[in-house]
Amino acid sequence: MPLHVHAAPDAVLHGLAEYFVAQARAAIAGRGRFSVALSGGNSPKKLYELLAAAPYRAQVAWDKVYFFFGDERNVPPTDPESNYRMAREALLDPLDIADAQVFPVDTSLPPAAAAEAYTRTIQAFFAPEDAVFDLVLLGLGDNSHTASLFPHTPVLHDTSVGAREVFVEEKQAYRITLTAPLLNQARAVAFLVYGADKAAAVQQVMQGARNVEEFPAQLIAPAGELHWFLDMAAAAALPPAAS
Ligand SMILES: O=C(O)[C@H](O)[C@@H](O)[C@H](O)[C@H](O)COP(=O)(O)O
Repeated sequence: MPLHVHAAPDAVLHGLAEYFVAQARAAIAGRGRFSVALSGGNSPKKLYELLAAAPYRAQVAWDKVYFFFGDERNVPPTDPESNYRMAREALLDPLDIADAQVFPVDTSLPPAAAAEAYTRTIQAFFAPEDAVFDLVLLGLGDNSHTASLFPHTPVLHDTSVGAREVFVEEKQAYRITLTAPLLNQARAVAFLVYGADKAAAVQQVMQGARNVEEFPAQLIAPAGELHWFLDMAAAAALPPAAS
């Protein structure tokens, strides 16, 4: 499990931007397209802005990149909480990505219907092959959730390959999330985690006793590569050898 640990948040972002570009170029050269599931929250915003700017902007055939969402809040696409809105503002609009290349969750539907529709959208895109994302970007909450796989929620045990609705007690709100089996079909998964407030979660997920109820990100074990892009603050609880 390659572990990329950098000294400062901006070095982490450039490391992941370079990895994203390399993955995209290889997928497009090999299969004619690159499918990526974007993570939400705050951490990836600067990564998206970086990818949409020089030098990375010119290094990818963006018209062959297809954007999905690892999870989405149950809000309209114009809502400040929307992961789609954040990605559109930081990445998709600056790169002038065509709507046909972007697959948002239809949050105009009730959560369960939105999840079912998203599963169908994903299956249709990859058909007749299995749904295998070239890259899944993930963040990590300080409670060890990733995507919207939150501690002590039924979706942690969902063996289906698709999207599911989940009611998040601590947020008192529904979210739609890709299931762990779907995320784990990916050719590559990259976590982007920085900040001291995540150090305990990083250590628990990477080295703690297995307990997916408490530390859902432990569910992430992709068929392909798994990379952690951490700054020193987020890696602080790891033994020196691991970083
Ligand atoms: O929709 C979301 O919020 C994300 O998918 C979520 O899993 C996020 O990655 C973590 O909560 C970390 O969020 P921050 O990067 O904001 O700390």
